[in-house]
Amino acid sequence: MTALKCIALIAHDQKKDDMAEFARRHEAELSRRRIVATGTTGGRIKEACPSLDVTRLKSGPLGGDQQIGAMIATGEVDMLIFFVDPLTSMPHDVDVKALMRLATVYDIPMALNRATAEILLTPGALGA
Ligand SMILES: O=C(CO)COP(=O)(O)O
Repeated sequence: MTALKCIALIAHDQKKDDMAEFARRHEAELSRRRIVATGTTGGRIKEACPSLDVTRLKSGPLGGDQQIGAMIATGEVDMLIFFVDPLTSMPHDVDVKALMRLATVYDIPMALNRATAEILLTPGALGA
């Protein structure tokens, strides 16, 4: 597999603390990639890891998931780590589904929970 260039990070509200902690622990690995994130998630990651260069897109309910989906379709994002909250209904559920669909269509590694994300970021798991 070719080296990853860009990782998209997203977390629903109930999972944002988890994402901030995840980013902190993997800061060294993440700093070697381009990081894009939905708006609020990106802000939390930046707070947790001030040295990380994070491109913040729109907030999820305002189109951020769709922006990341478009970047997957154009080959600009090659891994998706999305800590989803399965216990809360979302007004933008259709956008979330569309994003997951595109990640599947383009066959990029996609983690929807922390356990899978840990595996994807295991050093050497997906190329240098
Ligand atoms: O809602 C989201 C993903 O569906 C995340 O958006 P925020 O990071 O802006 O909260």
